[in-house]
Amino acid sequence: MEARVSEPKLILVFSGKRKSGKDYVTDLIQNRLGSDVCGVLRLSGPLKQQYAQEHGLDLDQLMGSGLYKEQYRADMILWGEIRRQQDPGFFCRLATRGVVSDARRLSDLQWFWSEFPRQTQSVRVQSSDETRQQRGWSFSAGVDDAESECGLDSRVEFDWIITNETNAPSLEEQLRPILKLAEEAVSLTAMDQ
Ligand SMILES: Nc1ncnc2c1ncn2[C@@H]1O[C@H](COP(=O)(O)OP(=O)(O)OP(=O)(O)O)[C@@H](O)[C@H]1O
Ligand SMILES: C[C@@](O)(CCOP(=O)(O)O)CC(=O)O
Repeated sequence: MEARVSEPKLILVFSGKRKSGKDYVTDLIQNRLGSDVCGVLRLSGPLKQQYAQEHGLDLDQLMGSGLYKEQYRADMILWGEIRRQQDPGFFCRLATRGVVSDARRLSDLQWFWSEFPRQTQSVRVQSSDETRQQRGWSFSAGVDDAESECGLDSRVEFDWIITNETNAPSLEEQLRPILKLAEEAVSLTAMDQ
């Protein structure tokens, strides 16, 4: 998937609401393909790094899935929006190889479609509110009803939709065609070298 000298062969751009399982699913893909050929990139990585530095916060906890980051989420969203208004590609540019785990806005996806039209595949991870609650989610006004969570709810036809629920087909089964595409991309990359 990662083209070391040329362009990436495939960019899977994942989106999904809080606690839908974006990190879980993208980690699974990376484990299957190997981290030497598949990088998982979080648009929120550089955002959190810069935000932590400016505010004297713990980056590891902001990158994790616990309560710490939720205390700062609303302010991080605003802070990130101001940066994106100045430059919509600011965070996307840093994520140009492999699997992107957290597109949240149409502008994120549009950037990948315009820069990598042939390689970009959009993937939505979906879970019911009940399941997300079991994973620690609870509705927070100003976050769950705003663009960061809802920006991709209705305006996009995703290439793939993954249902991350215990009563859905296994992730292994649902991810099979995506992994097949990724394995083909890895072979193409190997042929380039
Ligand atoms: N299929 C699954 N089986 C078991 N645990 C899961 C599954 N999917 C997600 N989880 C667990 O649910 C929690 C939330 O998942 P994850 O962090 O991947 O969600 P996310 O969409 O990345 O959330 P956020 O937007 O808050 O970063 C994690 O503890 C994760 O391990
Ligand atoms: C501030 C923000 O990047 C936080 C994302 O955190 P996470 O992907 O839920 O771990 C969300 C956003 O950019 O709107």
